Amino acid sequence: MIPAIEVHGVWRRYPPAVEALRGVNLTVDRGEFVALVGRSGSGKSTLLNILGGLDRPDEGTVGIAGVEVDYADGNALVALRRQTLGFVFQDFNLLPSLTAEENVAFPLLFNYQGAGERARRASTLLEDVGLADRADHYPREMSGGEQQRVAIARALIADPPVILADEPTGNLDTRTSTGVIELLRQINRERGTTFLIVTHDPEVGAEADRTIEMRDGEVVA
Ligand SMILES: Nc1ncnc2c1ncn2[C@@H]1O[C@H](COP(=O)(O)OP(=O)(O)OP(=O)(O)O)[C@@H](O)[C@H]1O
Repeated sequence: MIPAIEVHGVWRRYPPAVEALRGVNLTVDRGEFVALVGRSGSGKSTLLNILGGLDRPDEGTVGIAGVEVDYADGNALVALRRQTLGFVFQDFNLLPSLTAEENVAFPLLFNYQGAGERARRASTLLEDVGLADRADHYPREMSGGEQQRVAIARALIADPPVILADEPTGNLDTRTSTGVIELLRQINRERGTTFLIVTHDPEVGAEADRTIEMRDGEVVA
């Protein structure tokens, strides 16, 4: 089976002296729910940015869903971010002037669906994340947990095989975190979506199929 994520010999240097990634190798199989842990400065965000096509490695190769990422090809990177990957962030990154439903539908603006089709899909996803009754609310009118659910629905709208999450429970209280983790796990089980989640939250680690630890720019376990 082609892995969801395949990283070979990836180096990322910040001259003159920082080696943020030092020959990282990593394979995540399709359908896995993986926690990426490690101390501050160990290279987690750098790796996530490279996987997401936001930063490029100095050396090495990255494959997402069987396609080698071509960091020199801007169109390929845009397609990767729109179709192959979903993103969930610590601070939700919702657009404040758009309603929940408009936020969820937003990524489809750049595809070819009509407005009706976009709204229909967004509405279905809001139902899936338990927010059918919040479709017309603005981010400022929602709790942190609700905003994160909206962001999760947005990450799903193009039905990507892989979701990258950066501290998705970092701004939530414990009870709300538990609900968000359960939602991510449910999506993983029901849709087979692969998750790679950078986290300091032991509850995410406990729920994961596997925990990958980084230390000083290397994967150690
Ligand atoms: N733009 C940059 N310029 C120079 N050094 C950088 C830059 N970005 C990151 N680094 C360095 O690269 C190393 C890895 O940083 P990175 O942000 O990937 O770590 P992290 O594990 O995500 O940390 P945290 O848990 O605090 O987010 C650190 O030593 C950091 O100081």
